[in-house]
Amino acid sequence: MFDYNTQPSKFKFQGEIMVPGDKSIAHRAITFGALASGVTQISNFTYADDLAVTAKVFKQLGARIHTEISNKDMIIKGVGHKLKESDKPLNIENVGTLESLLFGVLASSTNSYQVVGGDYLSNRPVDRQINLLSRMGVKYQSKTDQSLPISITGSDNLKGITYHQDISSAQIKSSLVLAGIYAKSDTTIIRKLPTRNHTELLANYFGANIDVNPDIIVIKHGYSDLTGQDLTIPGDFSSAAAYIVGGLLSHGSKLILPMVGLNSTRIGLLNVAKQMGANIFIDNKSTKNIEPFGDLIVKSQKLHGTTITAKQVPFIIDEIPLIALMASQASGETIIEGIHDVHLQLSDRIRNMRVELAKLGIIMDVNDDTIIIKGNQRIIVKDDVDSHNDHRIAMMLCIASILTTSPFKIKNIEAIDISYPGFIADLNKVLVTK
Ligand SMILES: O=C(O)C1=C[C@@H](OP(=O)(O)O)[C@@H](O)[C@H](O)C1
Ligand SMILES: C=C(OP(=O)(O)O)C(=O)O
Repeated sequence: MFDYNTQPSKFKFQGEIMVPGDKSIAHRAITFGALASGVTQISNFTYADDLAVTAKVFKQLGARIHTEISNKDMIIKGVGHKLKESDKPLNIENVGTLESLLFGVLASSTNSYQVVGGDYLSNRPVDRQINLLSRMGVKYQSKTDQSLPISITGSDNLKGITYHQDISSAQIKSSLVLAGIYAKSDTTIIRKLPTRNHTELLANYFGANIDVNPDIIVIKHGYSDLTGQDLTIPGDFSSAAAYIVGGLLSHGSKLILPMVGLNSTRIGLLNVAKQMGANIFIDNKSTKNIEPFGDLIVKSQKLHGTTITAKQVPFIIDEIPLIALMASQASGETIIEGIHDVHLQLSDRIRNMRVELAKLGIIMDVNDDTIIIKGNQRIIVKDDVDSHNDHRIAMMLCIASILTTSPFKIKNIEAIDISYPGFIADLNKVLVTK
């Protein structure tokens, strides 16, 4: 709906910027806070659009949620696993993470709920989650063949299952963890590849018993008395990634990003940058509650192409557009292997990133399992670009804009608010004209 006109100058980065709290952890913090008994106090919570939807849905399910936007605090009085009935549908809009978390939560309630969503999620099949949860005892009804809107009736007699992961998805894993906590027997996940582990970490922090091993996760039954906790959310590595890539690519940059989340299942882009020859310093490393964080110091550096293997992909899943931009400006070729599962989950993102970068003269080969990006590509603006309502693509395009003197329009820029309201204002605080 809104167009953003980029600047006709090249920039470098200088200074310090505090990125907002992590969206992925915050979704889960609201979920566990709402389910638990007692009070959960969350610090460094960013009231981004997707998180507002999650908070609204859990309020509808009976949680009392108070947000101090100026202090970035959220206080939740949970329902102690007694979800409120609702005649009105639960509207998850286009919040993919919420879909999986909510399916997991509703699985153990005997109430019936209707879940509706926005255009994007209404066209994305939910069969992966519901086939698994059906095996545990949940009933579903959908007119549109396993997509939203869908009616869900859970059970207070869920049976634990064994799931051999066919797809590496943190969201599907999270559905099973949330259902498994309330099942009458253990639930076992035999892993394909490890994915982000915030759900397991937070579940245990709130009182569940999830046994996590490299190849197998066991959600033990009988540990369902979750209690409210205090927690501080670290800075969102996926938001920091935009500054990291911008700082590496724009000559003369030096940037400090304090208190960024450094969970090893999220920071794949740091390893990719290292493989490409970059040296990013980490200072003041610490852990508060359960998640590690630290300060990142990024300086512009010469980069070369690399091969990113399938095993690395889950740890860079939301950073692929930024990595594609970074690879296009490095010397030599970069190959991202094993993106098959990303295609299944985020096919639009891969397609849209390729289409929009082509409008800036950056081309890449994308097939079912691989992306190949040639290096040393000059940015040549051929047309205005569009975020396709994808915050990650919108932010990547903003970073591309600072590397060229040719201005262009980014259509639907407001998508950025999904995870990082105020990104452009923050960006301008640390940009210096070259
Ligand atoms: O669990 C999460 O918070 C997320 C998991 C990933 O999705 P998949 O589970 O579909 O890989 C990621 O792309 C998404 O941005 C957030
Ligand atoms: C894809 C994302 O999130 P979700 O799946 O919650 O829409 C994202 O944050 O990049």
